[in-house]
Amino acid sequence: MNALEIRNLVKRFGGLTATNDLSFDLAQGESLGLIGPNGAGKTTVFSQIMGELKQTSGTITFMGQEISNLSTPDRIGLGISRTYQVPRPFSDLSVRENIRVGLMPDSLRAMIFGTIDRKREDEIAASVGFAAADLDRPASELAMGDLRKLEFARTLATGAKVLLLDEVFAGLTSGEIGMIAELIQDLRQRGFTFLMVSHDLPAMEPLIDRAIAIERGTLLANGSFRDVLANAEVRASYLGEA
Ligand SMILES: Nc1ncnc2c1ncn2[C@@H]1O[C@H](COP(=O)(O)OP(=O)(O)OP(=O)(O)O)[C@@H](O)[C@H]1O
Repeated sequence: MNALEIRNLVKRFGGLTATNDLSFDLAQGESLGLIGPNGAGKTTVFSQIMGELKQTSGTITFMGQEISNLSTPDRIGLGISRTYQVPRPFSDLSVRENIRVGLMPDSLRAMIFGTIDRKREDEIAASVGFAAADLDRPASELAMGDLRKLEFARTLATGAKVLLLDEVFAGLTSGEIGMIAELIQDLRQRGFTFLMVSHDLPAMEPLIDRAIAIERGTLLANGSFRDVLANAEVRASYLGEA
């Protein structure tokens, strides 16, 4: 079964067509790269899959169930979650408390009255590489590499097995990129499914099984990373070659 099936997805902002009759599949356990120039519509695709933006038309199916009209919390509840290009932690909360919010995503009641599972919080923090001493640090004090780890931790805390990663290497040092890449490889081995957007093609290459390229919301190419990058239209639009 496919984890995701996107069919004839269209998103218009007034006169601008940001997603243009886009169709693609993401198999369970697969890692798919989504590339395209600035403004191609990559983030808009993520936002529609998560229900943060409503598609103009078309359908999104997750594990055989159409989710096109579900709320974002309902989609997260089914097992799909995303990270953001610009990390969005609760800055005043500690690393541990941010993970706790991920564990209780859509219920204020659970946040206030629910049982706190410190062991689970510890496990998630450790699984993304936080040391025990980091857990009480406020998110506002974290450097970019740690903020990216926290994005992963919050996403994993939702219990999602299908993760949409938006520019997870942006703003990182080469050491931090290596650390995040290792984390993704570890999660792939554990059976997670990925759809990832990155402008850092060398960092992304070893992490994906296949790639798709879009321009102005339209699918240009779908295949192995090498074939997609060799595609003439992709080279013209993305790599700026005549
Ligand atoms: N809420 C919005 N209202 C109007 N236009 C929007 C909105 N969100 C995105 N757009 C437009 O839709 C197009 C696609 O934007 P999107 O952010 O999805 O591209 P992207 O491929 O993620 O770009 P980047 O690589 O720069 O992050 C752009 O022309 C953008 O200006």
